[in-house]
Amino acid sequence: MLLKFTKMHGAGNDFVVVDLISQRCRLRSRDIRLLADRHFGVGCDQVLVVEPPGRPEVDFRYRIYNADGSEAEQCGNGARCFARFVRDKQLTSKRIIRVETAGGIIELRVRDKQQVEVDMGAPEFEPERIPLRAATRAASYTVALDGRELELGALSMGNPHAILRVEDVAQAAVDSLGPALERHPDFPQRVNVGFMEVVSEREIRLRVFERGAGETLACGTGACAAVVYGISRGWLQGVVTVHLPGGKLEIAWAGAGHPVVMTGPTAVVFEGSIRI
Ligand SMILES: N[C@@H](CCC[C@H](N)C(=O)O)C(=O)O
Repeated sequence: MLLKFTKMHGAGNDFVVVDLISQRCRLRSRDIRLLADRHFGVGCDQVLVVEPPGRPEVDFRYRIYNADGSEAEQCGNGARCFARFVRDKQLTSKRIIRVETAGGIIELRVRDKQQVEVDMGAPEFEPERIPLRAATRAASYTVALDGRELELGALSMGNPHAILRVEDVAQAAVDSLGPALERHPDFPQRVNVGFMEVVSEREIRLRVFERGAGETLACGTGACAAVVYGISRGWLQGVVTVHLPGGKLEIAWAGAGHPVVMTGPTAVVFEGSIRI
């Protein structure tokens, strides 16, 4: 069939967005990999799928697939693009949109055409909720890798994140440590790996090696996880500006039990159709 899609991005984290309310289609893992393929398909970090709600308290079901075909529980930059897409396509006229993801319910608040605020829900720290193989919850963990001991933070934003603090993010060993930690046996569901340079109490630089997609130009849940880790360690406070290779996000977190609120841009790149 000929599948209609919209290519979008949020701070350079790019998406193929597909409306499966107006189009009837079942996307297989190989279809996702084709859509995401930058040579043989459209090309993106994640494929986002709009589905009808599965329960009355939400407006849509929001499904997220990484470029390697795996399904993810949450995607922050994607959530903002999702909000813009469902309004542009007149699937809703609401400015506050509640969606169900595999990582829980999140609320998308459309400020204007470009900026969307997302209530990402509260982070989770218990090792079994991340999931991380650790006996007890700790402020940071030590992971053994190739004879080295790495200190990192670990938490769930609906999806799993590990965060390493580095002196200079431009020099961070993202290409080697990213894939090695993504598939480290201590993280049984694999993990997204963030490299955070603290600039000041209200500003960080961040690069993220994403599970199932490799290094991306921005990761929304990665930005939330890094700020939560930085606030928990006393390095950051209040509303934090996160500089990523593709743009910047504002992240606010009031502490344990409170939701993380992310604000950032959305952009439509082009529309098209592809035979799958
Ligand atoms: N780009 C995302 C996260 C996408 C999912 C992630 N790779 C995972 O597998 O958990 C974001 O903006 O949060």
